Amino acid sequence: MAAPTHTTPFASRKRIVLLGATGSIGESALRVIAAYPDRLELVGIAAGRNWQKLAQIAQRHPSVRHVAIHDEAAFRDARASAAFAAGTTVHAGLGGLCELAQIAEADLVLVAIVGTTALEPTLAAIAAGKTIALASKEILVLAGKFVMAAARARGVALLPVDSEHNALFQCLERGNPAGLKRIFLTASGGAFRDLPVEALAHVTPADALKHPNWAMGAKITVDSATLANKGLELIEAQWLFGLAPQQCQAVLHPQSIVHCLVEYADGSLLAQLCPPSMTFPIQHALLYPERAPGVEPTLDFAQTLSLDFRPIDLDRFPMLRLAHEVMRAGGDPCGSTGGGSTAPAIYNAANEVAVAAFLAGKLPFLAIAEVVDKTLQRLPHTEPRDLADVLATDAQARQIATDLAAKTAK
Ligand SMILES: NC(=O)C1=CN([C@@H]2O[C@H](COP(=O)(O)OP(=O)(O)OC[C@H]3O[C@@H](n4cnc5c(N)ncnc54)[C@H](OP(=O)(O)O)[C@@H]3O)[C@@H](O)[C@H]2O)C=CC1
Ligand SMILES: CC(=O)[C@@H](O)[C@H](O)COP(=O)(O)O
Ligand SMILES: [Mn+2]
Repeated sequence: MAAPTHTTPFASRKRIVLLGATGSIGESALRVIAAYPDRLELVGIAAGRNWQKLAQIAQRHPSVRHVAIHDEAAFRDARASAAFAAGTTVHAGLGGLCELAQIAEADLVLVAIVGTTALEPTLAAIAAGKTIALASKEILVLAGKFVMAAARARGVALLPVDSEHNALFQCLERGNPAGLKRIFLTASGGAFRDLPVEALAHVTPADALKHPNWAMGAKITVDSATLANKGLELIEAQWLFGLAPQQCQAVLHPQSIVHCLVEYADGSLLAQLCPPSMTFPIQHALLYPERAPGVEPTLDFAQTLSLDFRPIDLDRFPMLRLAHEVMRAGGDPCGSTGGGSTAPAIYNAANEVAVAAFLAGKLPFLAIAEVVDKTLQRLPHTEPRDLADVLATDAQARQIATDLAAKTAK
């Protein structure tokens, strides 16, 4: 079925750069952009290496005048292929991603590259005064202190795209921050939430990639199965909303229809609900502050709808327990009792290495948390003074985790 297009007149068109255009978030974003041709215009796209898919996207969106390809070999192949129309600038490497993030023709940069590669391009976009729509949570886990400071200093809006954080943004928008008690992020529980714990020793990458509710990239789908995704998201929430560690909680919600709960001091809870599709939060962020009909069916209350909530067993999900420890290591970085810690950077880097090894069939599922735990123990947790500090920690953690993963290899 052809996607609906909406032609309600809006004040002006937002010009968008999409980093990670070939991925799962990229695809959902393209559906939203295609539905609002009078409101949203795609002017730049980037990916790691899939230049063929970038070329297809550029053909469908003739407004794309800038393309960036991170991988140098893929860039050369793309140039040799003449796949992009004359007049399209093709940028290469990390520098090329940064150039794209700063093009004068753009108003908003949607950051949807998996991992932390987009840290520098995001900072470049902020420096150029672009509005940021952020899906790449790993960036805030690595360097939240510096990204948030840069956005504040430049007066740039950082709009959350991650479904739970976009939900929080909506629930907190009109709330009184002084009356906020705590927030809950909902977790589906991932592929193994109902599997007997003993069976976790034998699960395969193919098993882990069967997410019960969401169609997403491989790395985040494995993170959902370990609940590292929720751990990363608690840290992401801390930075985005200036919360203390004890204010950031997670609750298991198998349906993935409620995306967050915000508890106020008087015991009232606000929730945000929508079907489990990223088109909803992406559209909210791209059209913000305006609202318009979604591109997918909404919840149907003519049908029975059941919503369940359960506490999370931290013994089953050690990556979530580690995330809470990592958050506590940094005190209250947004308040008065601490300046943050390098522990989240270690957690994130070791997780990326371990998940890649698991996906490559070289590490058992249960060893992901073991590698992260040991890497956290091997490095000091100090207050990062500057970006160079967290980047050095990131590099050290990756090296240690790589060695540990090789020793634990199947
Ligand atoms: N998918 C989802 O529903 C959600 C995702 N997120 C977050 O959004 C981000 C993207 O996730 P998702 O779309 O699932 O991931 P995918 O794996 O589906 O897509 C990853 C994207 O990143 C690009 N990429 C990978 N490596 C590089 C690199 N070195 N340089 C430049 N681009 C690169 C890929 O390009 P190529 O195709 O060439 O490899 C692709 O466009 C993650 O941080 C994730 O945590 C957050 C909430 C929900
Ligand atoms: C869609 C989205 O935002 C993902 O981050 C989602 O949260 C993954 O699902 P679970 O982590 O709840 O399994
Ligand atoms: Mn999420």
